[in-house]
Amino acid sequence: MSTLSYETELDKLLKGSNISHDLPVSQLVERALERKEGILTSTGALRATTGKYTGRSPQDKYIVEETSIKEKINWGSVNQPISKEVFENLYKKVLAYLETKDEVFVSKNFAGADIGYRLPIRVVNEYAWHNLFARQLFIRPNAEELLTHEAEFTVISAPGFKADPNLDGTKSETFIIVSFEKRTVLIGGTEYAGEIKKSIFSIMNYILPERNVLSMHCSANVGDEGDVALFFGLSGTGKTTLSADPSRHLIGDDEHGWSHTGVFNIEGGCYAKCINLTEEKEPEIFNAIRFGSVLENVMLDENRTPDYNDTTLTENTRAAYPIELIPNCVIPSVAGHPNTIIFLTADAFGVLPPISKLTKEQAMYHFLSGYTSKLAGTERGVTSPEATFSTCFGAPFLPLPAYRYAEMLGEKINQHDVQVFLVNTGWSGGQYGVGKRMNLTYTRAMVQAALLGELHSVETVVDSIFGLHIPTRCPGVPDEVLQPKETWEDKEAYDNKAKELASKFQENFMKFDKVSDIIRNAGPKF
Ligand SMILES: Nc1ncnc2c1ncn2[C@@H]1O[C@H](COP(=O)(O)OP(=O)(O)O)[C@@H](O)[C@H]1O
Ligand SMILES: C=C(OP(=O)(O)O)C(=O)O
Ligand SMILES: [Mn+2]
Repeated sequence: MSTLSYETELDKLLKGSNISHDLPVSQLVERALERKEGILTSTGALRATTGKYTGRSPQDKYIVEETSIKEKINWGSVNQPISKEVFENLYKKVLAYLETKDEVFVSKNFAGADIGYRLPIRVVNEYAWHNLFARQLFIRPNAEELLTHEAEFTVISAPGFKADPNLDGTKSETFIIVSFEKRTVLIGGTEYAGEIKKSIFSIMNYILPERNVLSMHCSANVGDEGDVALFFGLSGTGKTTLSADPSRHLIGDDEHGWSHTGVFNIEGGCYAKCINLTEEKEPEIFNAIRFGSVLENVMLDENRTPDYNDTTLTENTRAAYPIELIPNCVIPSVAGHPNTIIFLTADAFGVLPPISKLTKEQAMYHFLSGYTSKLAGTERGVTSPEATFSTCFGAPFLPLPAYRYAEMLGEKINQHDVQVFLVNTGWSGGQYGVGKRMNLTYTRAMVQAALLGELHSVETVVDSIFGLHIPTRCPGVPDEVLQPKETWEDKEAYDNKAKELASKFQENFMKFDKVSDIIRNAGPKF
């Protein structure tokens, strides 16, 4: 198929009488309700369910093996190659499928709050609620911007279209395929809305480094003095929760770029985990769940009030809302250079300290390692925490080799003299099943102390295995909570677990054969 006929096919679809272009939020909600895609909750938010796909499907994600990108991509289990033929065949089928639908929803958005780096995108959805999700998660153009908007990337999501692995060359009925040459993401089989936002993130992780901008899987906020903080972490480690802080201004909860002028949000909305959400513990997020927001797989009671404790459909329940619904957010979501970076890890071994200070070499070591536990639900098949090393705290979304991002981060940390902390939001007092998840109030107190510079010259003890500098005091946190071994009843069991985790770090780090000894030596030793 030639490029020309190929683009004509999409144009033809978009000119069809069944296409609803850029419906406002209220109309998307109305259409979703009329079409019985979801129901209105007592909060005003729309609730949708997603069938059996309640998390991402990393095994079904592919990049088309195209000449212009082939040499650059870090191919492997994250970036799985797929042929042009497979893509073009599915592309045709998906367009033909959408042509048969009574209504298809298309909206124009941007990714990238910094105008210098923003990517105009278009999202084509089979479902109104997905189009609402895209509208709320990406950056919304104003009326003037809408007039000149020329999409440079298109996401086409048709969950009702299922691939036939025998005929179509996929592994299952589900596929998320990125074609950089056709500037298209094709999604079929899955209704989990997170695929839509994370596929654009993967694309930005390819585009931004080429323009000398570091792309990062992190949240960001800024204090009244202009002091910017980044919170890196894999899913469920606390990026969204900890960045929503009433004493600071939210820049974004998940995806950012860092250019020569500072950081910017890639998105225009947030996607919070809402399992066990309470107004008391997370008031900003709780109150953002209102008209225009989308609740995904959250159970409701007979009054249609969300029951955030109910895991019937999944642990990975979600709320999507525009960033404007968080008080004190920064619009446009752009700020200066960070002076504090926090690496979040949810350690299910319960051995890492709740907060520790990292040297620059330790920061590089831990960024490359990206240790955490995959929490239940965000990826299909994960039902209890699993130790994982996800390089740059975002391996599932990185098309380029990890070094590309790590080198840029290292340079920026040096250039801006950034203090890096490692914060364990995972288990304390024993491993998963024995100990407890770290108390959120304590984590917030530790983060606050770090951001206020209160841990700058505090006395520290050096952990004998991990070499981490652990503060002996932190306002608002009992001293013994700061020292993980103190929280374990059985000290020998602690030492054994710590060694077990340390050897996992060492084993994982062997793959970084190009890393200097000074960084390698910043890892655990025993
Ligand atoms: N100590 C803690 N720190 C941060 N989050 C915690 C903590 N304890 C429990 N949680 C819960 O863990 C989840 C963190 O999710 P979230 O902030 O959405 O993660 P991310 O944005 O990194 O995917 C929330 O449901 C939050 O309530
Ligand atoms: C949406 C996701 O990420 P996070 O939990 O980091 O928000 C995801 O991984 O599907
Ligand atoms: Mn998040």
